[in-house]
Amino acid sequence: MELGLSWVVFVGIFGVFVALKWMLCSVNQWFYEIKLGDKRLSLPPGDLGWPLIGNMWSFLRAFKSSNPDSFISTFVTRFGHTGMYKTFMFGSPSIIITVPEACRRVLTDDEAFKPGWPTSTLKLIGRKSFIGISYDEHKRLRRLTAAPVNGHEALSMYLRYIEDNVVSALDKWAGMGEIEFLTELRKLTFRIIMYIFLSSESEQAMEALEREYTALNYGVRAMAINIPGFAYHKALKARKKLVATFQSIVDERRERRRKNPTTPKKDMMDALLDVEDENGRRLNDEEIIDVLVMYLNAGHESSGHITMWATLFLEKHPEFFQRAKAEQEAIVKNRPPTQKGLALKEVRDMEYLSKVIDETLRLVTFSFVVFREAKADVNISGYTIPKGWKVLVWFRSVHLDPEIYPEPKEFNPLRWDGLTPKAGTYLPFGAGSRTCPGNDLAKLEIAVFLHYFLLNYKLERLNPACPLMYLPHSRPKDNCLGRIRRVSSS
Ligand code: HEM
Repeated sequence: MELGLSWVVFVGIFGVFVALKWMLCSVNQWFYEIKLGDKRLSLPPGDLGWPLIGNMWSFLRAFKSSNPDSFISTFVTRFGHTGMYKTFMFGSPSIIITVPEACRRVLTDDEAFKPGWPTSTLKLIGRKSFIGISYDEHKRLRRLTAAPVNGHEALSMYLRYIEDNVVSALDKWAGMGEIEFLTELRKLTFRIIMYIFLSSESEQAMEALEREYTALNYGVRAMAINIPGFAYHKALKARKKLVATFQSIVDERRERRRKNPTTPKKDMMDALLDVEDENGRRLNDEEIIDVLVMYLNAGHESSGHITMWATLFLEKHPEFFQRAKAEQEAIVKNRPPTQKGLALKEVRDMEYLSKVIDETLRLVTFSFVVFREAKADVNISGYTIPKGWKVLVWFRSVHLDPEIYPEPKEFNPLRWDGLTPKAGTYLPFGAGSRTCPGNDLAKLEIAVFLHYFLLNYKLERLNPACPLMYLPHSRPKDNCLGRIRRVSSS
């Protein structure tokens, strides 16, 4: 009798629990979908998750596990291979897009979509950075800043600086014993971007700034919880310090230019101070600082990580390592004896190495997602993306789709033999008006590094089986602890 009663109580409690869960999981749906009227019927399939946090918990759980792709697989398993899923993430109702044609459409249709980064990210990167300003302002500032980092003339100018720094960094690391390879690479790429923007080389100032950027990045994909101890809180503090440092640099530069108006202009900071719009308006300090915060961040984290991954993949596959090394040896052998160092043309002719870099960019997909917002209701493949909803363009799924790239998790530079990717299937640098303006600079940095590394060095990792982390970006948990060993004196 007593047993029967406790069974009824158990079933009752279970029933209440299931009903409560169903109600809670429907709150977001009621709140965000009811107001769409009939349009809600053409939303892509999906699930808006729990109130307030939506699907953030499953996202973070997947990306903090050893299988980040389980996040998207869950949608595919539950709702089919539709390539578009409704969700609720980073505080907004959103549509995740995982197929090439739809990704391309979102990235290239500026009439229908604008940047849609979460407010928490905007607070970290700056409301006057490229992700916060108007369409016209973005166009103007992009025109001003893209050519000086990416054009042929610019790259020829930076090549020697990059090369000198790569050579001396490798030489220094070989004498340092154990190093965190990734941390050192980030310092190297940071030094390069600081030089381009601020002509600054003070070692101490750079190390301090780079540390702040590390904290800033941890906050970008974390939950926006501004409480001491949480990544987002630390990131906000880091931003404050970065802004204060850049403010003093701007003040000092303005002062120097006031005292010596005829000093030749040399770096991006000078260009930003000089630029005027059609009404003669110049950028104010906040605008300059936010552009700096954004560029210096985007301009070193990504190149540092991809350089590390390319090195690791080559070390893991001796046959690819040997082939890449042979190409570099041939370049040195065929060069006129009077030539000192690399020429830009030699870098452009590194056919095999460029496949290694393309494959690394695909397999790692440093920016696994980018954010847009629908400016009006948009129809893609029969599904509605409602006005005001965010669009999460999930590059990682495109690059790891076995239909597009067979055995997608294998590192295989040979897959690029004769392959010209179809539109939307290869997006390491994005597409459309917001394509990465530093793509050629990044590839140049990576190629120059690999040239010298392959010719003269090996990496011996301390924990080759070290587990990976996927947030904010894919990397070994130990930041690739190891030794750089010199293998020849050429
Ligand atoms: C391997 C290295 C790199 C990767 C994988 C990468 C990836 C990307 C991607 C995917 C975007 C598009 C974001 C979007 O569509 O919303 C982007 C934008 C951007 N990248 Fe890169 N990037 C790299 C290197 C660099 C470098 C070296 C710089 C600086 C010179 C840079 C500066 C920027 C800036 C400023 C934007 C924003 C562009 C805009 O909104 O108009 N990136 N990057």
